[in-house]
Amino acid sequence: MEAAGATAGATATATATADGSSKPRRSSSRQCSICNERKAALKRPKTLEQICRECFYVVFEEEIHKAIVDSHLFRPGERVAIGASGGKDSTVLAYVLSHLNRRHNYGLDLFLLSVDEGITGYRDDSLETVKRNEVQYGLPLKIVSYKDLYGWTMDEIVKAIGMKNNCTFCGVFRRQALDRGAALMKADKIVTGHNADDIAETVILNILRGDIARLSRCTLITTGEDGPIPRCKPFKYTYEKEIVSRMLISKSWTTFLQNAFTLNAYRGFAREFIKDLEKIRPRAILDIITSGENFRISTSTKMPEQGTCERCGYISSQKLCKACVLLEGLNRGMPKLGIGRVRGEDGRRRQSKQANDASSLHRKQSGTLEF
Ligand SMILES: Nc1ncnc2c1ncn2[C@@H]1O[C@H](COP(=O)(O)OP(=O)(O)OP(=O)(O)O)[C@@H](O)[C@H]1O
Repeated sequence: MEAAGATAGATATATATADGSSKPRRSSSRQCSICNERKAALKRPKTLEQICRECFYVVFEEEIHKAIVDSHLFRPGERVAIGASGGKDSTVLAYVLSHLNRRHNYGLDLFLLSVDEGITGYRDDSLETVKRNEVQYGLPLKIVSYKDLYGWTMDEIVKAIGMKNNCTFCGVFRRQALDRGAALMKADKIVTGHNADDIAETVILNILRGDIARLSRCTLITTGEDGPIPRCKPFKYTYEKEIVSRMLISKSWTTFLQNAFTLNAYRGFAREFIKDLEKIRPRAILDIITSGENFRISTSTKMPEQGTCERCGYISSQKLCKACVLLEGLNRGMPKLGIGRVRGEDGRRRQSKQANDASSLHRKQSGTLEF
């Protein structure tokens, strides 16, 4: 990605759409509503203001800086792992964070951390993007793979379980793999490219699922402060369309990758719902986040207690963490073992017993990296 302002003077305009494609738009003859000097180059998706590209660069980055400062996201000297998937959000995040770190002297020791899930034709391609970012932004890169950590690639998991439930494996293993990679690299924090749209979607999903525990933390800009390594979302207030605009307007990005496998259907519904709301009322995304922040959970509601997995020591509210249960199922040839929600004590006991019983069975060797 180019440095802010590097494309000053160009007049082409692009409107970012929800799926990331760009619609050419006739150049506006309006003046920028911020500087009132240059010609407007785009309509800001968040506010619908017509602004020039230089002012867009500035407001885009300064809003992220404000979110970082207001919520005391980092402390000088911290070592920060940028979860780098090679997709649009984390690529823009790597650029913006390294830029702000220099400009505002955050004093952070930044590096890129990628998880290679082992998805042929998808992650191997996007890892090439991350390797380019390593050189472009001068940030060291660490790659950890599912194969090394768990003994299985996603391609092998999909062969075992099919297309329907593979999202569960991918999400659970990726979350843990990021933590394990960050721990190996002695990171103090992990940052991810989750944006305002992602957070609003998650609020809706947690309401639909009645998942009080997740609802109470999904709007936090930093989570996991009681776990091994806190995770931060500097794009909490940044709209997806603005991230896409930031890429399109710099002309150095024309494509980005979508999930190679299926998008979880329920999340897909929440995404469509939010995009429809945004069309009617651009502020809807921020409003949903604010609503999520303002939910108060009754003090009589029983919340899951955080402990550690008996097998691997990773954080878990059950005896065994979800990753260990899923892995056990895979290794025993019962890949559906940990799929689905476990309701109530009986369900939890049943699932934990199934996974524990398996310890006597022959297990596939899993992983070369230590926890
Ligand atoms: N394989 C990975 N390696 C490292 N970090 C990842 C990986 N996959 C996702 N992440 C982190 O989690 C964030 C959310 O990922 P997700 O796939 O849900 O969304 P996304 O909108 O497609 O993000 P992106 O455009 O950055 O790929 C990413 O922005 C990135 O920071």
